[in-house]
Amino acid sequence: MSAEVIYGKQLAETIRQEMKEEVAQLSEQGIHPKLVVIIVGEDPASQSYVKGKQRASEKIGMNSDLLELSADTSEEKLLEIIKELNEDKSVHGILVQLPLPEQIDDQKVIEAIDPSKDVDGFHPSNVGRLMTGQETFYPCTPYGILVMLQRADISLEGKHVVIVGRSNLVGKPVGQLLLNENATVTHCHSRTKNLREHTKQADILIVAAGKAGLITGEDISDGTVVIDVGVNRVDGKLTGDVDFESASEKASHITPVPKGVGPMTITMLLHNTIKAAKWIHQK
Ligand SMILES: NC(=O)C1=CN([C@@H]2O[C@H](COP(=O)(O)OP(=O)(O)OC[C@H]3O[C@@H](n4cnc5c(N)ncnc54)[C@H](OP(=O)(O)O)[C@@H]3O)[C@@H](O)[C@H]2O)C=CC1
Ligand SMILES: Nc1nc(=O)c2c([nH]1)NC[C@@H]1CN(c3ccc(C(=O)N[C@@H](CCC(=O)O)C(=O)O)cc3)C=[N+]21
Repeated sequence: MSAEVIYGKQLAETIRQEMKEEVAQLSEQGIHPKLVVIIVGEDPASQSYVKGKQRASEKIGMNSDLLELSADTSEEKLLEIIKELNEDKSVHGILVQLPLPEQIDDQKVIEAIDPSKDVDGFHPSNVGRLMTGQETFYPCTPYGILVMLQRADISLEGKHVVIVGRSNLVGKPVGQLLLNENATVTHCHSRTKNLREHTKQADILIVAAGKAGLITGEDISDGTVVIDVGVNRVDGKLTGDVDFESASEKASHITPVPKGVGPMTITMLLHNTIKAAKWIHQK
């Protein structure tokens, strides 16, 4: 069997086209959604995603600012900048690229962002809202995965979703989001014993470990839907956590890297920023 490839990139283009129209309509009402992305330091991979976010915002006609701060920026300075952005009525979404340099406490920074501008959905109050099934900003990568599955007509109800990963950024929130969609969810992580025994049980396998080639065809059963979240640079080339070739022989559907989950993450970030702009103007 050869898997159907789900191209997030294509779907992202379609959704961004829809959003472009929405941004134009909001503009007529005097609402101009604006995202501010903050990056601290010069990690080349981070720089590349951040540029992708900038390009995507501009293409749909959304305002977007990039604040590039030096690697030695103090926590105090960053918190001060966030406070100003919280108070700035022209700013609807704030994203601080993670991880931050070691002198800065990631969690403190996340908690400093006004929850109504927290387009990443990482603030504890938004995490709590997700857990209790209330309206909130869904974290962009989990939300992108949900939309990909929905648009590929893959139902979630009663399905066994196995997730490799339990980070606050991806693993935990994707589990929660799909649990809310009535999936049965299992999380695996670095202490899981006999990983393969778990991954073979999956109807839908989501891999977010950050380990190139961790999952191969041998780890999955025939007909599994495989979502590869990993973004690893190996010999200068971008690759996922799943060995695409061997896995596609078993999977019913599979996402590639690049052109899979990554472009959907950026799309949901734009979606959340538009949502934030609409909320603020409703108040
Ligand atoms: N495409 C996209 O839009 C995005 C892609 N990413 C990519 O997704 C990947 C994961 O990101 P993130 O969640 O932030 O990473 P983290 O490093 O924070 O988390 C990795 C998770 O994988 C688990 N893990 C690591 N190694 C193994 C192993 N050998 N077996 C089983 N579990 C393992 C860890 O377990 P433990 O908790 O025990 O340490 C942890 O829960 C990265 O490659 C990242 O670049 C991230 C965000 C967005
Ligand atoms: N506060 C915060 N929010 C994040 O959402 C966040 C973060 N910090 N830190 C880092 C991770 C990683 N991440 C990616 C987003 C898009 C691609 C993406 O679009 N990738 C393209 C390729 C891009 C390239 O060529 O470099 C693709 O997969 O096709 C990848 C990775 C968001 N993250």
